[in-house]
Amino acid sequence: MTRHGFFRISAASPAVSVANPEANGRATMQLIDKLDSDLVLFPELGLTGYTCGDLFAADSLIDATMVELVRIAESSASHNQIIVVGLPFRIDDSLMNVAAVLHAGRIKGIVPKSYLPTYREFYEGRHFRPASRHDPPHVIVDGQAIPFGTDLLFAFGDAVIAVEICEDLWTPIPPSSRAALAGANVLVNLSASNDTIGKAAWRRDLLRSQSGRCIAAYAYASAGPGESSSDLVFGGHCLIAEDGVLLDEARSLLAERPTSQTETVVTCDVDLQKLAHDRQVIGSFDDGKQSLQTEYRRVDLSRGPLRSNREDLQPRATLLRKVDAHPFVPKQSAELESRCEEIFAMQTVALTKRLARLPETTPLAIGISGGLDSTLALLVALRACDAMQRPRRSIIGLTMPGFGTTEHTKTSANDLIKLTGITGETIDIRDLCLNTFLAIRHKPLGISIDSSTTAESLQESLRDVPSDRGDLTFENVQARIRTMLLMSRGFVLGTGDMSEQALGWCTYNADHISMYNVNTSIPKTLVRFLVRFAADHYHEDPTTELLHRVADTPISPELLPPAADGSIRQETEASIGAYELHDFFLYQFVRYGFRREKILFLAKQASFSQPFENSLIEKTLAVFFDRFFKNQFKRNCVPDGPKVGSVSLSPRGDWRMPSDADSDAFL
Ligand SMILES: Nc1ncnc2c1ncn2[C@@H]1O[C@H](COP(=O)(O)OP(=O)(O)OC[C@H]2O[C@@H]([n+]3cccc(C(=O)O)c3)[C@H](O)[C@@H]2O)[C@@H](O)[C@H]1O
Ligand SMILES: Nc1ncnc2c1ncn2[C@@H]1O[C@H](COP(=O)(O)OP(=O)(O)OP(=O)(O)O)[C@@H](O)[C@H]1O
Ligand SMILES: NC(=O)CC[C@H](N)C(=O)O
Repeated sequence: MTRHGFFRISAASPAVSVANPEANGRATMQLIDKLDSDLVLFPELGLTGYTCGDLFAADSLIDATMVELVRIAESSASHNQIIVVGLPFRIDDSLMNVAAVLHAGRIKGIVPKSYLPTYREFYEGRHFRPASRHDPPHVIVDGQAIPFGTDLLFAFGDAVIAVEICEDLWTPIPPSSRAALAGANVLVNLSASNDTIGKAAWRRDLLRSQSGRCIAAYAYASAGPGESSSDLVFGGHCLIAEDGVLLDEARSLLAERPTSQTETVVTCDVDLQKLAHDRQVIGSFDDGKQSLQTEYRRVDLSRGPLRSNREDLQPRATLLRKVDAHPFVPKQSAELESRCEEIFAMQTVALTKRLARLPETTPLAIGISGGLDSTLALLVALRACDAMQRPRRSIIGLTMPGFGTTEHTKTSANDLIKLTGITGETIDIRDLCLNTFLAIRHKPLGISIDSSTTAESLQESLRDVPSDRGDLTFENVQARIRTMLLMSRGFVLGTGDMSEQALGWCTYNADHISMYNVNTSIPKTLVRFLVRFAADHYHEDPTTELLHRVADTPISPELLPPAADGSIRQETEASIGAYELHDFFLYQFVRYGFRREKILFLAKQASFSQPFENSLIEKTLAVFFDRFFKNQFKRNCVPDGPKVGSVSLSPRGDWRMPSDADSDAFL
């Protein structure tokens, strides 16, 4: 157990010698010595081999197995790993297929298999008897009373471990389901699952779904190719899943040159704090506890209290799990295209539903800036019009150059209108803004104006304003005039993305408001990705080139005057920090409720598109928390829009937070 709730698990399948406990015990201990995990899991009946057949009835096999069990238990005194091994175990007049949990030099408990496969290639009912409610609560091994039963949970710090054996997972209600309801968050399975065509995929599906259903980590170690090949082949499939996601897997069968001596090990750090968060949030998980009919017994493995948020606990030097730097962006995979198509489809269908409620003649108005967000909204609007067989010309694209607009984005905006065939209209907002400044007696960026000032003369004076001078009124008047013009044109399609909502990087009652916002749950990193994806997959040049140009433009509200050379001076990421970091923080905080220290730790493990100094990461996280808390008042009244990913900030749905909350405790 390390700080931040990481619990390291190894699922291992050593080279096995059929019916030779001494050799198997040795191979098991050699593997344990090489590992530095909190828990090491071995296959079903691993101390004898699964394929011993009628030899399971031989006294010498069972005697030799017990010698090895005690030997491995004793060796566990020299390290702090929890070891789980599989063996045949005699109880009174019968033999059972069991798992023994070993820790700190002791056998801590023994769990029998509940469901014995006795069909097709399996004959377990011939050798073993299944767990029964008549089983004794303790058994004597080497003179010690050891807890015995399927009602055992092993507690180690934040980890609560439950054990099941192979076929148990294949049944309609696996024992691990009940154990999870009783509090187990680390489920382990000792298995001997032979390989047939396609069976590995089935195991993966079972693990993913059981770990997701139980909101738990699930580790699985299956017997390897050293098992008897009289009738079957065993591929040593080892897997670790967590909450519906396969973290890693290995198979001897797929090793470069697989032989009967090939061993497999897979090691991952599972995140127990993440699981605890989801169990707390997903109330229906707890509801299931009422159906529990068994009282579970807890065996405490830790020496004293051990909580993963204790500050003196150190993280391990390297984390054995991938920390995704871009949690919102679909990964390069065979499913990439269908994922992106799905996102566009969700946005589009949502918009068609809303449009279908309006008279067909209602114009759809979008402010086209030549920036990323309005471009994505336009792409969605085009799809919606095409799907509803409405003319593209029913979309009105308004370009509204102001005091900060650059030639670069103006050209992009005009090109977008031309190439997509929508109705374009340009309104220079500078005169309207100037009139507003005069009416409210505002000196834009400190410049004195009067009735003789023109838009051009003000623009000229703005060139000499020092670049560090700010003026929120100057910015917000422009943004609000644009929205006022759009609102007078029909149904206004919102463009603001989820990252801007998280940070409050929008003007209240301006770009913050619309009739419907298709980007409401799309964070900035995903907006950029989708525009690039659309460029490459749905369009041809010159539109492809144009969309890439938009995606490569620095992100900016363009509300402050451009630099002397006409380039964008007000770069959003230079003032509030990289969206790549903010989106990472947004995901870790809203999706998992992680502490500041853990978010920083994770950020340091992630491979961002550029190396960020630790001090910059810390500074940006402080900006994130400060802005996230201060700007809930903006989120509390956002327009309707669809949730498309696992995180949404809709105040009506996913994120109900008071506008007056204090961020101190989070910093
Ligand atoms: N807790 C609270 N509850 C209710 N009202 C609260 C409040 N805190 C402030 N306020 C009020 O709200 C006002 C602040 O909100 P607001 O008027 O929006 O103004 P504000 O958030 O101060 O400024 C807008 C920011 O968004 C940026 N922006 C604007 C437009 C587009 C983009 C873009 O790139 O997408 C970025 C712009 O550069 C500027 O930094 C305060 O003056 C105060 O009156
Ligand atoms: N010059 C402009 N002409 C028309 N609409 C504009 C203009 N500038 C801003 N807007 C509208 O205001 C919205 C908010 O501006 P903002 O800068 O956040 O978005 P963007 O330019 O589309 O993308 P990005 O934030 O990535 O630069 C735009 O999406 C657009 O609808
Ligand atoms: N050992 C077992 O319990 C094997 C049964 C399991 N259903 C399998 O097919 O792999």
